[in-house]
Amino acid sequence: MQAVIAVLPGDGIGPEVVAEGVKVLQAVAARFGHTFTLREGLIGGCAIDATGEPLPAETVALCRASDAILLGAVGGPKWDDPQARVRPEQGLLGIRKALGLFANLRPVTVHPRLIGASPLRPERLQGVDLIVVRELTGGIYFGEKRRERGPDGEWASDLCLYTEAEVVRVVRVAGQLARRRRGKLTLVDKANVLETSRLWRSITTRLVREEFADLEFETMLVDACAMHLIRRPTDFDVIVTENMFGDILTDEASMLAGSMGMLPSASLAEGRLGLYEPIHGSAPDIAGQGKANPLATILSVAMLLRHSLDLPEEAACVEAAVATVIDRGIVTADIATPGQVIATTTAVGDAVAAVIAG
Ligand SMILES: NC(=O)C1=CN([C@@H]2O[C@H](COP(=O)(O)OP(=O)(O)OC[C@H]3O[C@@H](n4cnc5c(N)ncnc54)[C@H](O)[C@@H]3O)[C@@H](O)[C@H]2O)C=CC1
Ligand SMILES: CC(C)CC(=O)C(=O)O
Ligand SMILES: [Mg+2]
Repeated sequence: MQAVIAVLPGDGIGPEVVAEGVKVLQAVAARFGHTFTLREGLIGGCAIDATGEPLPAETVALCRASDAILLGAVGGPKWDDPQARVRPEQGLLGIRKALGLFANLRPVTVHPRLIGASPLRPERLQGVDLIVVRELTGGIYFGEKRRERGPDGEWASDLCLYTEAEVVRVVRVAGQLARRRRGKLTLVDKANVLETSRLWRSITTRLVREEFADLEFETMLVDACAMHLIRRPTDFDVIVTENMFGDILTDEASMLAGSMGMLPSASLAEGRLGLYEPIHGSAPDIAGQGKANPLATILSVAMLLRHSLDLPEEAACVEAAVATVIDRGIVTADIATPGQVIATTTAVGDAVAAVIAG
């Protein structure tokens, strides 16, 4: 097949891990006889430096003209000035909004060999296989922001707003996913305190009754969920939640898999176009040192192949190659056990590409 893929490396370790994702795409193209045309664009801090804007219009146009988008990460201390008019993160939020990428799928599985590297008890990690469906274009990250000075000094506010339509469409995605998996859906909210959460709960409960009565359905408060993710992670199948809760819970859940460098994601709209990125940020503390784990990005490539390009065999081939490379002990420091030889970012990507090549 022929496909155009927009590549947005971004900042920090973004370019390092995306280079390995691209390597894997090229290995897949060579093995299966596809033509992937890769077109690079600017987003985040590097885009601010080059154009003054975190999301140049050309980047949006490039993404719209592509079949899928592969993204690294944005941000870093260079652009952290609180007084700045533009911030790298606006580029990421902007592309999600511009393309209507409302459903962010973040799967969490644990490779057996990494169980030993985890500080968590092995019996709790055996068989973890859950997916968080995070609402991605609404809520507090997108609400009106205010910062003013009043008689008692400065004050600030971030509006958290959700409409019924926004909740319904993402819960439908989660419900359909649960039906194809183990049939369990968990709504995570803070309905004891937040009005937006009470809206989520009433809409989701009604929708499940009307359209997903075959599913096992439960609701859970977000603070309790943070605890249960560690205590009994195998009890979860599909979790659906609002933007900020999903953001925070998936950083926590990444530690079930061993590292932030292990969790991929797919950000989906109504059609086939999707944006694929690791859940982690630009990791300035390890940028430029060859230490970044590229597997979250490579597994995001697998999601790209499956969801946007409809290439399930190729996706499975990438996932199997990742498992093989972990089995062979070719891993970066974040998932290595004490005494294990540490591989560089490039060495891990090379190893995955070599397994795909056969
Ligand atoms: N999607 C995105 O582009 C995101 C961007 N950010 C931005 O990234 C910058 C850094 O934020 P942090 O809070 O430090 O979060 P981070 O996710 O970049 O890093 C958190 C910790 O995880 C480690 N880590 C992350 N990815 C890794 C990988 N692939 N391999 C090995 N270790 C990895 C880092 O070294 C760090 O110790 C900030 O500017 C933030 O705004 C944060 C989260 C998401
Ligand atoms: C700009 C932030 C919302 C990025 C982030 O932390 C994420 O999407 O996981
Ligand atoms: Mg995050």
